[in-house]
Amino acid sequence: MTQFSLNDLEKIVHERAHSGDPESWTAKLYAKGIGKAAQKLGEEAVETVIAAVSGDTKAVISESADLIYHWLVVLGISGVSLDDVLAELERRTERSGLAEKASRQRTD
Ligand SMILES: N=c1c2ncn([C@@H]3O[C@H](COP(=O)(O)OP(=O)(O)OP(=O)(O)O)[C@@H](O)[C@H]3O)c2ncn1[C@@H]1O[C@H](COP(=O)(O)O)[C@@H](O)[C@H]1O
Repeated sequence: MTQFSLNDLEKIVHERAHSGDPESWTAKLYAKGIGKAAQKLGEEAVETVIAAVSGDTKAVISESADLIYHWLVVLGISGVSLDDVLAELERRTERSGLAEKASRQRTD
């Protein structure tokens, strides 16, 4: 099993974002801002969905990696840490998914 964690990738993203390296995709995305980063996240999500419904296992892995990397970029630009999201997920372990859904305020 790999020792690499999302915490490791979050650190890399943070370092590369502020590296000023013209060769860094991360630095480029941060400079373009949340609009471009969010667009890339959406594209990778769609590509992951397409890979999954096609039953293309290798593509699911590759597109999921792209998705998670771009998700961490969007989190970083938004000033949200991975730990913030994990804390929310941990809070949700206290009840079932359906109970969680029922507890949400409907806005429509
Ligand atoms: N995990 C990733 C990662 N996954 C995907 N990508 C990049 O995401 C980009 C977008 O993918 P696309 O297929 O959409 O590329 P594209 O068609 O050129 O995109 P557009 O210009 O059309 O928007 C590509 O350039 C990929 O290389 C990543 N770039 C970086 N990382 C991680 O971040 C680290 C630092 O990277 P740099 O910031 O580039 O040094 C790397 O060592 C990796 O650990």
